[in-house]
Amino acid sequence: MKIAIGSDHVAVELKTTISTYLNELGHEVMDYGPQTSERTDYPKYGKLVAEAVVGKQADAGILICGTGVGISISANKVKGIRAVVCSEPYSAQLSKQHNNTNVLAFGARVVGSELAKMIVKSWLEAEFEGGRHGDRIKMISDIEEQHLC
Ligand SMILES: O=C(CO)[C@H](O)[C@H](O)[C@H](O)COP(=O)(O)O
Repeated sequence: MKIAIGSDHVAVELKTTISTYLNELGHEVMDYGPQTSERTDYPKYGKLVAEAVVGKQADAGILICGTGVGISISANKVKGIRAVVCSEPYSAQLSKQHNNTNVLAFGARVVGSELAKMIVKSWLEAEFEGGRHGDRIKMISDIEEQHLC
């Protein structure tokens, strides 16, 4: 898969670790930055990765900040993004199976590198189950359409 990855300055080291891990799993990684730990703003990178996913430059996105919360909120503001924040593999798996998430977020201040790898692996290996879950995804899209400013 082609995976777009981004972070803020707090999570640059973990982004590098996860990028290496993704390559080891055989995925192509597009790093949208930042490349240094100089203070920056997570909304920029949440937007870049989200746009890469909806624009089909990437098949999926991974976003990391201190908690995963701000950067995932930012990504979810892009139409068509279903970003999840999680700190353990089960929610990551179910978010794909039931919610067809296309962006995975987590926090560098919350999970260590080995747990982060488990979360990533669970998410990437899971498949969307469709059916009634697809009906609910459509309901979410309808809400999005109704509230576009
Ligand atoms: O977790 C985050 C957003 O949800 C950010 O990584 C933190 O807010 C982080 O603390 C922001 O960086 P700063 O050095 O505190 O400005």
